[in-house]
Amino acid sequence: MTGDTKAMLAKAEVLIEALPYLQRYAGRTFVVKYGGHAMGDPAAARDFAEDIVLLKAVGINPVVVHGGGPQIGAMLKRLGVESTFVDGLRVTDKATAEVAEMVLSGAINKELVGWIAAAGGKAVGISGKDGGMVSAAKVRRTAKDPESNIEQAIDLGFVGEPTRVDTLLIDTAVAADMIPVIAPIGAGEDGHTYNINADTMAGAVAAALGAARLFLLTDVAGVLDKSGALLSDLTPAGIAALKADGTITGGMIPKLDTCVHAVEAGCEAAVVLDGRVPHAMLLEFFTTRGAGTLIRADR
Ligand SMILES: Nc1ncnc2c1ncn2[C@@H]1O[C@H](COP(=O)(O)OP(=O)(O)O)[C@@H](O)[C@H]1O
Ligand SMILES: CC(=O)N[C@@H](CCC(=O)OP(=O)(O)O)C(=O)O
Repeated sequence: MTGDTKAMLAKAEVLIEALPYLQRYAGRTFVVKYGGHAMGDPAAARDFAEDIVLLKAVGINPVVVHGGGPQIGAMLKRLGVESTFVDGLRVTDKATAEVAEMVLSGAINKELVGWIAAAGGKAVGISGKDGGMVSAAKVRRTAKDPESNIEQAIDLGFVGEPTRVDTLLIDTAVAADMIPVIAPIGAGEDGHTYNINADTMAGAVAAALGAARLFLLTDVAGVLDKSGALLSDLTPAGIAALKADGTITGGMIPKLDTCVHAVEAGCEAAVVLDGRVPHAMLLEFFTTRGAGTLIRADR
């Protein structure tokens, strides 16, 4: 066999390896959360858009929920507005909410729609406000006052959490063969605009759609144990244990809480994977080796 023939066969084997996954998931929905950190690199953005268009081309319905934390931060800095975080959530006053909506629903949402178009797909950019898709309620947080040791309310301003997701607009876009691209902004029943953490938004959308997969693309290989080794499979009970023994900390806590909520509310499985790896999603999904950490509900 010549080198050329071997290379061709290897390509055919990759396609054949994907066959059972294609058969199993054709017509199903994948919700993909694309974070703001990953967007800084144009090559990675192009790869991401290609992956999304490829999923659509093989009969899977991708629904993209995007972040934009670093981009909101940069715009606030340009405007001279200070930004602070509590438990990974941006404290959002009226001015910050306006900037968050402008950056998320305006700049980033349309940029992503453009990348998908450049990769040959048709995307429709919307926010949770459109079509009454995502209703939000104000997030309530408390913390112990260090002096009195009394639990006190912390006001995060217009930070919301989804209370109801109406999937009609998403279903309509998918039925028209479009790829929905969703900004994490919601409308409160009080008439205010709410800034929603993008992981939380993606989890709520995945649960409402009964998605086959929720992909959370981040900047680590997946969930790591204390020695730094990748944990390839987890359940809510396993996650609770890792939280209790301090293996999971920082930004990984809300991310995994989102996964637990999504798999317990109707999403088949959630995957935390490395968005810095080119075509990470395709490698995870279409190969038997997988990548990242797969989270399924406890049986
Ligand atoms: N056990 C763990 N495994 C992997 N990452 C962890 C773990 N515990 C904490 N982390 C931290 O969580 C981070 C991912 O969360 P975050 O920074 O909020 O991601 P993103 O900005 O992509 O939403 C990782 O970069 C890592 O620093
Ligand atoms: C309430 C809250 O914190 N909202 C986030 C929304 C964007 C986001 O979550 O973006 P990443 O996924 O890129 O971090 C924010 O204002 O930064």
